[in-house]
Amino acid sequence: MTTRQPTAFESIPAIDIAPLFGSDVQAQQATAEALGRAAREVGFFYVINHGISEARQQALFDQTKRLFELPLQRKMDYYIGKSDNHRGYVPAGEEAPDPSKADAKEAFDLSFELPDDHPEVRAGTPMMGANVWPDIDGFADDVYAYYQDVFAVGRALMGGFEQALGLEANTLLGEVTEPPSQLRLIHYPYDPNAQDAQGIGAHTDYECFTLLRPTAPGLEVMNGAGEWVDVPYRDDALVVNIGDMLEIWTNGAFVATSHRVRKVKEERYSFPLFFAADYHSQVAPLPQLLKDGETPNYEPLSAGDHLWAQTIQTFNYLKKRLADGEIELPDGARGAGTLGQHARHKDEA
Ligand SMILES: O=C(O)CCC(=O)C(=O)O
Ligand SMILES: [Fe+2]
Repeated sequence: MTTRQPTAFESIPAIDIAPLFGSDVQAQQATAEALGRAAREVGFFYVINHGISEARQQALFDQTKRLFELPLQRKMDYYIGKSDNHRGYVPAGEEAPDPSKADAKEAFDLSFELPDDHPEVRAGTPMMGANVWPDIDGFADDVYAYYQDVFAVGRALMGGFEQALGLEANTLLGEVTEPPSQLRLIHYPYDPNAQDAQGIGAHTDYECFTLLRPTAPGLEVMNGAGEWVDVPYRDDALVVNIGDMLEIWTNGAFVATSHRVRKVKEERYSFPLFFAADYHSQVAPLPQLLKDGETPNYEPLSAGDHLWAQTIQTFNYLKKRLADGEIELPDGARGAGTLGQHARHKDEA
């Protein structure tokens, strides 16, 4: 296991990504370099001028609020445990990465939409297929429009990372065409009695990177000195953090930084898009990024199998399906939370 860690940063950089969508080649290169620096040194940054309209974001917030305001019984009509491709409503307590500490949150999970006759769906590839949509006026349209916008920002960032790493065009973009990239609508309720419940425990994200739009403060990240650093709320930015897959591809040059959500003093929603690699992508340190004499620090990983294995091990309904023999862990699956910087910091978190 590598010893790669971020620096002892004390704040999170902000990067204007407008040049990624423009034609000024020099400005684009400078932006890519800023992205690369932030990914190496901090693993977390804000992106501003990302181009997703306020109206689009507001529609996402409004629809999400309408969903979570429904009585639990109605929300359970869309229970994720009824789906065969991991879509739908996640009640509080369903997800337990660390069974000793329950997260105080509920969520609604959707992902890249594929038609029923798509070869991956027909082949029964885990997590592929159609979304589950609640019966709320305009919900599917508004939420999926945000999905498409934030997915496009993810593709632009991936292009910036390629450039920052000096990779040939499409080396990484060619691996993110129809990925199982989940968008989660998360609701952290304010409960004055839940004194000890954390928002979400310390972890790294499994994918290439995450694009997060929160609605309130609460996010904290761990720096290389093992200190928790606050990520102040900004309404004009997406918070981006590097995940396990980019850490592996770059042999640890980019850092999947450990993060958590502290106990919330106000009601909070957040919207992470987990920008994953395609299901069948093999994620391994890229030979062209290894310097003379440098050896790979990571075993290759099948992107989809890794995600699926981690998901099976954290959702109660999937743990039950596994115990009942209805599903199997993919070959070579790792234990939950055994990869990346968080595994190295576990004792401190
Ligand atoms: O809600 C947040 O701010 C972060 C959520 C998060 O880290 C996650 O779901 O992986
Ligand atoms: Fe996360």
